[in-house]
Amino acid sequence: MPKVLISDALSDAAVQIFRDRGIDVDFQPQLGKDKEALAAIIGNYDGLAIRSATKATEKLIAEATNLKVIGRAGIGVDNVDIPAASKKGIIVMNTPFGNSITTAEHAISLMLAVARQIPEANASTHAGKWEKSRFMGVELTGKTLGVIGAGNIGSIVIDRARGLRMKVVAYDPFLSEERATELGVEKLELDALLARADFITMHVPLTDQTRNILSRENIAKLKPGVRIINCARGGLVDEEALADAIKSGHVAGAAFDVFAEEPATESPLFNLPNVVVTPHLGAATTEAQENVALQVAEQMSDYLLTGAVTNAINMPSISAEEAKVMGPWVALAGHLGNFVGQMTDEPITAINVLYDGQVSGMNLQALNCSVIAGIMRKVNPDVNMVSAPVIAKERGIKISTTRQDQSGAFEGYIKVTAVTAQRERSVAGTVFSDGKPRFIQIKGINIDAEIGQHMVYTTNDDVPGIIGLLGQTMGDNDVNIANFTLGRSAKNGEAIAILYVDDAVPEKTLDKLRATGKFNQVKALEFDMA
Ligand SMILES: NC(=O)c1ccc[n+]([C@@H]2O[C@H](COP(=O)([O-])OP(=O)(O)OC[C@H]3O[C@@H](n4cnc5c(N)ncnc54)[C@H](O)[C@@H]3O)[C@@H](O)[C@H]2O)c1
Ligand SMILES: O=C(O)[C@H](O)COP(=O)(O)O
Repeated sequence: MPKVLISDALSDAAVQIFRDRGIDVDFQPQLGKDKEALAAIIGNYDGLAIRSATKATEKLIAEATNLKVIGRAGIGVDNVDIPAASKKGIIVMNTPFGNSITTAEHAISLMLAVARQIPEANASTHAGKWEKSRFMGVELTGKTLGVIGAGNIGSIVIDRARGLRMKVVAYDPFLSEERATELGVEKLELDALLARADFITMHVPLTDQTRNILSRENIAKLKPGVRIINCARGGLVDEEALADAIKSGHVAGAAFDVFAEEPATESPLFNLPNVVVTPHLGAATTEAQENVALQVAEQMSDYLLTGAVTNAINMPSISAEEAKVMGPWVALAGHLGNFVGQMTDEPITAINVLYDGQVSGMNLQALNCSVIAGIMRKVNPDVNMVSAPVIAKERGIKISTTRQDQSGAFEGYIKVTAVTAQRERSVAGTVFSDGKPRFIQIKGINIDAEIGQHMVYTTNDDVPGIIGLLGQTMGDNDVNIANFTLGRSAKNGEAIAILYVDDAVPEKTLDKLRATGKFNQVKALEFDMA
């Protein structure tokens, strides 16, 4: 039974879902803040469910010897070392929509709060002062809101702001003109937005491109009297420079939910007039927490129990339905990759995969991952569909995919070609209606070979006596043959044989075949049939 650890404050809904799905779940929300204690037990778990307090660093991931999936109940995954997880074959998934409305509403609340100085007026009124003339606000109607990042949350903010009769402009290099028109926003370059906006709200992830996007230099370009809202991530805005701009009166106010350092116990923005701050509450509503907890628990359970992949950051999605239909083809893709991987001793520079017939309509990205994992298994036995593409990329291996629908004798097949500086090596296979994978062509020679855990592959010149020699040698050395397949390019041309045997064949037995001088190549092959 798979084991999942919840190391952050997730709604009880998640615990219930895991239990209902038959997963052993430990709810230890205090561990998100205790990295040593977490590292000490992470090795026991197949899944880790988190929010933003748990830091899934390279160090923690190194201890996670059984971990298969990290599920982020929320959107931002900047607390997870994705390259380290991918390299280790761990899927990282998030819940990209579960808290977007709630977060957009928080951004709008902060905008209203900073426009009307509500927190300060509230504190003053509670203190028994009646400072009616102290708190003079600004109206939102007719003002220009600049939205930086018009994705899921940004789009909801745009919709709500238009409802408040604001003019909305957006900066997002990935926003198409069509989408901008649909949203009712004017698309601007960053500098133009900085110069025009009366309010600016941030809705981008923290990346190398967005870090410090409101730098000291960009803050100097802001329209005087602007108010800044950051409900996305700390690190997007230079807090020190913004504090200076507020003190100088250039910026009229700011409302921040997120900080460069969290938990934030100090910040240059703290205790400044007209700065509203909340402790990363963007996603903190019962509705959003229930949504993300349910979603992450369902997604993680699906993956651990059925192999279905949803909302993964480092792997193409595979629905539960697809996982069922594609299962045998994913296995075949892995065997084909494994075959060329085992046959190739020199560095592979490119992998070409041809999908023909029925299989060409499937999720080829996922099948490619399986081919690459099969090939890489020779280099790294722990590789899987998540880590293999990362390793292939590091090695500069180019992957190309061809899709066609010309399959004749078979309903569909996959052909994998590994290219090296010296040669190209290819193998094709199909899945029969019984769900069993078969090799159907090696080096362009047609065959029909059932695939098993232990196999022997030989090539020779097409002359009489080879079958007897193979059978005799295996028999004399106590090797039981389950299946024996032959093929040849032409009469007296090149011939190949594939033996599917009950146990791994010792090298000394293969040496006896080599010693006959009748074979050009003799190789034992191993396939993972799990
Ligand atoms: N405060 C909170 O509690 C809270 C809650 C949820 C999400 N968030 C944060 O909000 C962020 C946005 O969430 P989302 O669901 O809208 O994400 P999203 O991926 O749907 O949208 C992000 C948008 O940013 C744009 N973008 C990327 N790079 C950019 C760049 N260099 N310049 C301008 N735009 C760029 C993208 O094109 C995309 O449209 C998340 O990454 C997360 O960090 C915070
Ligand atoms: O990225 C997110 O989803 C938000 O930052 C929410 O974070 P939290 O789950 O820690 O509240």
